[in-house]
Amino acid sequence: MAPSDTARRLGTRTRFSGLLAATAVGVYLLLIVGATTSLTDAAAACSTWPTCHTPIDPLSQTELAIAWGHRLAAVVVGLLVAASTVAALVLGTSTRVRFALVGALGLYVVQVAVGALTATNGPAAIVPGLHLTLGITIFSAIVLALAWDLELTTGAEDETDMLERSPEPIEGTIDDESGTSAPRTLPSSLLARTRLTAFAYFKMMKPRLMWLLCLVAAAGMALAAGPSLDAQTIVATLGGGVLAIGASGTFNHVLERDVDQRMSRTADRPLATELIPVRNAVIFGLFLTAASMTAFLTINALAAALGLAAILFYSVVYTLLLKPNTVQNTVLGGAAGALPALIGWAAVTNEIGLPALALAGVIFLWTPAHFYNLALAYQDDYARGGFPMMPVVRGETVTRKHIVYYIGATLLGTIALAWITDLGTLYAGTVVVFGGIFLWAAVQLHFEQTEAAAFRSFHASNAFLGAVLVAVLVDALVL
Ligand code: HEM
Ligand SMILES: CC(C)=CCC/C(C)=C/CC/C(C)=C/COP(=O)(O)OP(=O)(O)O
Repeated sequence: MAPSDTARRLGTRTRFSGLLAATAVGVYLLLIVGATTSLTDAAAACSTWPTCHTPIDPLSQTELAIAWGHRLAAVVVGLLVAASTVAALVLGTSTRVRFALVGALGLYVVQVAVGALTATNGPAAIVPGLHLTLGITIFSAIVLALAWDLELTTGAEDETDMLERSPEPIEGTIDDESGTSAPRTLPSSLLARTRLTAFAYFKMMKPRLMWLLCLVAAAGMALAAGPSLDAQTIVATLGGGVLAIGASGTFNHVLERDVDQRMSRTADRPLATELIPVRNAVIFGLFLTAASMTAFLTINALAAALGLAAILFYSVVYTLLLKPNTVQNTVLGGAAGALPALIGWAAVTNEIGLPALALAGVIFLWTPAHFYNLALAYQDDYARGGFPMMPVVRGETVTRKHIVYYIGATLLGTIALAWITDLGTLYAGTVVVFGGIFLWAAVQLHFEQTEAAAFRSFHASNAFLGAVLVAVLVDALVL
């Protein structure tokens, strides 16, 4: 094929992926608005179809606008689903992509009929949950079609060296001969040495993870308490959480000190360079554990037990058992990051509730879509460390495809969360905008297979979760 033909073909395929991604986001918009309280109230304000008549109660003007918005959006998204299906048939995509899209279009027609029946005869006229189930099936089919088409268009049989990797950024700590890190030489002044050591202890606590994990716990608390959330619970829970994360990070540094020496990203860690003796690090980790338990116990024993479970899960189950032994290490390891949602809820209610489990589910499903970007960018490093990360074991093409799968699953998780809570318009708007950016970054990563694209997708993942959690906080505490 001539170069200009290849470029034209790639341009067409990029546009098709863009169309599929836009269609997926459109269906997601309909689903999330349908699952939030916004549409639940709006549906009651409008009992005619296909147009909506003015309600009797003037107070329900907003609901009327939402109901109209839902119907107009359904028309536009229906056109997108139809356009994607026709494009798939014309472009000659794979059989499974065509099958998924034709199925989605067929179900969309059924969905419109179910919507009309609900509007005219009331929700009792259909099987409970049918409208939502059909919507979820349509969304899943479109995300699968997107992932499969991207795999076909941008994937490679030969998986070696597709990322443009930077030369080893070892920052002067790796011994060139052995490939392992050399002990660090300390500055001669006492003040400089003390500052360096204090900063090293601080870094062992993995402070960069804390803001997002604290937001998870805060969202758990806000969902449980609503506007009546008190300052003492917030301070004790977040304080205990920060100390627990610090303890987990410290134990992780202790247990991975040998392997950290072999990886350029981690070779300058304080235990890898022997700046901090192992014994001192263990004592520091135990101190942080005790301090965090003390903080949690000022609230209740369940919060403390969950905090201890999180420390043990991350340090022992994830770091020692899962990370070196299975390609599903970071999928299962996501449970550690999900536990703060339960801790936050338990701090307020002294039990584990369904909304907290749904929030934890969102974090659990988000984690692979967050981490696989880094696994792609650092895959040489992980291979050197001997870790069976997804790109190392199954290749880059499969890893990129799984990022799209997990974004789809995360978005479904946000719908479940909306379904079982009172979250409303702000939450719906935020998940759609940031979910769209997240999905778009992952599509870009397929076409532009560079470290820069992997980091963009990684940052989009953090921005997505951060924004969604802030929206949950504001929605639950203020609106
Ligand atoms: C198995 C699960 C996870 C793995 C393997 C993982 C891995 C990583 C790694 C290796 C980094 C460092 C990136 C770098 O060196 O440039 C990182 C950064 C980060 N992770 Fe994760 N992560 C996981 C789960 C989580 C969870 C559950 C959260 C929070 C809910 C989280 C939040 C963050 C944040 C906020 C950063 C820092 C971003 C920045 O500095 O810009 N991670 N993650
Ligand atoms: C409340 C509480 C105690 C929560 C703990 C949860 C926690 C610390 C989650 C972090 C998630 C995680 C697995 C990060 C990467 O570890 P990694 O070991 O793969 O990263 P590394 O290679 O940089 O060491």
